[in-house]
Amino acid sequence: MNESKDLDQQNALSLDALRKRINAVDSELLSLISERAQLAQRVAEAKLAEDPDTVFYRPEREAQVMRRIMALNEGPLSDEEMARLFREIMSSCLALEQPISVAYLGPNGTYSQQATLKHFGGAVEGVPVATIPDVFRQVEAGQVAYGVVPVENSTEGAINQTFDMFVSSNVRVCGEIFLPIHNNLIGRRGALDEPIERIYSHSQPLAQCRGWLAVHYPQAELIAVSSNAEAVRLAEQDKNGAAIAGSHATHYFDVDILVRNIEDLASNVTHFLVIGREPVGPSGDDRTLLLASVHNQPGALERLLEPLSRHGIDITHLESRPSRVQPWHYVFFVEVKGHCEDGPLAQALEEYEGSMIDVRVLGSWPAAVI
Ligand SMILES: C=C(O[C@@H]1C=C(C(=O)O)C=C[C@H]1O)C(=O)O
Repeated sequence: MNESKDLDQQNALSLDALRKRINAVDSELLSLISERAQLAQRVAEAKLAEDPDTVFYRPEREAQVMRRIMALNEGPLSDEEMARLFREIMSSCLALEQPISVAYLGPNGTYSQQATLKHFGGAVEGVPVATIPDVFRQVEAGQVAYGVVPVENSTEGAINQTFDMFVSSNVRVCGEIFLPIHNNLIGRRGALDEPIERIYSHSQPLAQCRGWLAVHYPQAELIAVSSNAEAVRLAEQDKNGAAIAGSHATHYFDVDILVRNIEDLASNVTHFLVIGREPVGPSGDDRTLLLASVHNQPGALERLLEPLSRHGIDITHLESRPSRVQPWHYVFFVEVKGHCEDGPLAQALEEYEGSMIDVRVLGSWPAAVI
């Protein structure tokens, strides 16, 4: 009895001592983070002195900072966790230089909002808009500095609306985000006590959960709405309704998660692109998106791809879309490894000049770090 009391006391003492050490470390961290923020402010002054129209946000530098931290990290926190912490520190430092405004498909609670926060950190000034074309328009008009748009889901494939917007837009791709997607059945507390007659979601999550829905709710009416957050809003008001959305959406409505992780494929990931107006410099590990308009002739696709393979360029994604100019005329989106200023890719791009293949660089950006 007494022995265990002694042990308790020792533990209590060591707990106290450990907390004192944590306080001391926190004080050090505080002054180091403040010093870092001051240095970032000096960088801002230096950038302004060089160019009054300077862009403060430098995605290539941020990617390098995170990659360096991951390489130096010795644990116990994982490399990804450490990079996430530095992501947040940089987000706050950048907000000191200039708050950064980013449009995404709203309302609050969408996967696009989650992707925006993952990429830009919590200090971002998020601007939710109604549609994907609105994200492009806000960026083009300079109403926001950047936009975040989904391009591909690992289960359902390309987001055609995004690809089609690139054809007529002059925005530049300047970043990418991979967001693991876990869909949940969401509704009012106790919604499962009543029959579920309607299930609301964006068409993408409805498709990603097609198999689960067929087994569990074969009779329910599936209603596609403009976003999964809008679906949650509707489910909140419908006694016999539920929504499919990410858990993040529950923060904004009076709802519960009824069933977790109902996606048909466990590794369900959505790829988003960051769009802006400025080109981004090389970071050492980059991706480039090309838009090619190819005449409907035998071997045309081969003539597009051959220079890339000859220069050893890795193709990470190939997508074709109707050109919308004439029937059976296509445009191709080719995502490749490398920066358009990198030797081999720059050489391949030069070869298209004056050829029958019209290739436009939609942007080069640092490969996603986390
Ligand atoms: C400080 C800079 O500006 C911004 C802030 C960064 C940071 O906090 O490390 C990195 C890149 C920029 O987005 C810089 O360019 O070095």
